[in-house]
Amino acid sequence: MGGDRKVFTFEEVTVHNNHKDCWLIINGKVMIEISIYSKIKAETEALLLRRGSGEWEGIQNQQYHEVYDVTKFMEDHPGGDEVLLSSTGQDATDDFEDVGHSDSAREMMGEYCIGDVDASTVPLKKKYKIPNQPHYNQDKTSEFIIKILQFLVPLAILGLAFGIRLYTKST
Ligand code: HEM
Repeated sequence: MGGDRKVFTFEEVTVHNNHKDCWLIINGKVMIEISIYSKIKAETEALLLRRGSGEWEGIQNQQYHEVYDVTKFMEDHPGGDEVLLSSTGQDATDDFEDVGHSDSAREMMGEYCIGDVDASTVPLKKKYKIPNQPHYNQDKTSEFIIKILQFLVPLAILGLAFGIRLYTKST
């Protein structure tokens, strides 16, 4: 096992995003208990951790993003093919975990695993940002008064000028 595993860039994986060709990126950590390959990784990790080696982070980041070619599984996926498609183009780990897949589903994953993603090519997760919204002014009355004044002040000046003119003319 592992001989035909490839390392893909994030870009290479995300182009496989249609019904005829669908690849997913799911964090390999979920398979720790069931795949021998992952067990070896877990052991290596533990060893490095015990040694206090700084490489642990690197190993975790570089290897725990696995690529699954689920094209052949799409029709049979109990959750349907559309959810699989909607999870392409990103790290689908959260989508996969949110569903609460069973152990047997996790075991099935091994069949479709074709390699790993080079973690350095995976874009960082975007934090949710509240979209720019027009400032909501709760006090609408002051806005209204300002609008009225903008209209009334020039009118009052005009009226005053007109009144003065009439007054000076008559005297
Ligand atoms: C290699 C990847 C995947 C495999 C092997 C797989 C396998 C399965 C299996 C066997 C089930 C039946 C329920 C269970 O045993 O847990 C299932 C259900 C489901 N899966 Fe997946 N799945 C994969 C990826 C995904 C992804 C990325 C999503 C995205 C959200 C997803 C969404 C769902 C949904 C919504 C259900 C239905 C849950 C329900 O109605 O109870 N799956 N999947």
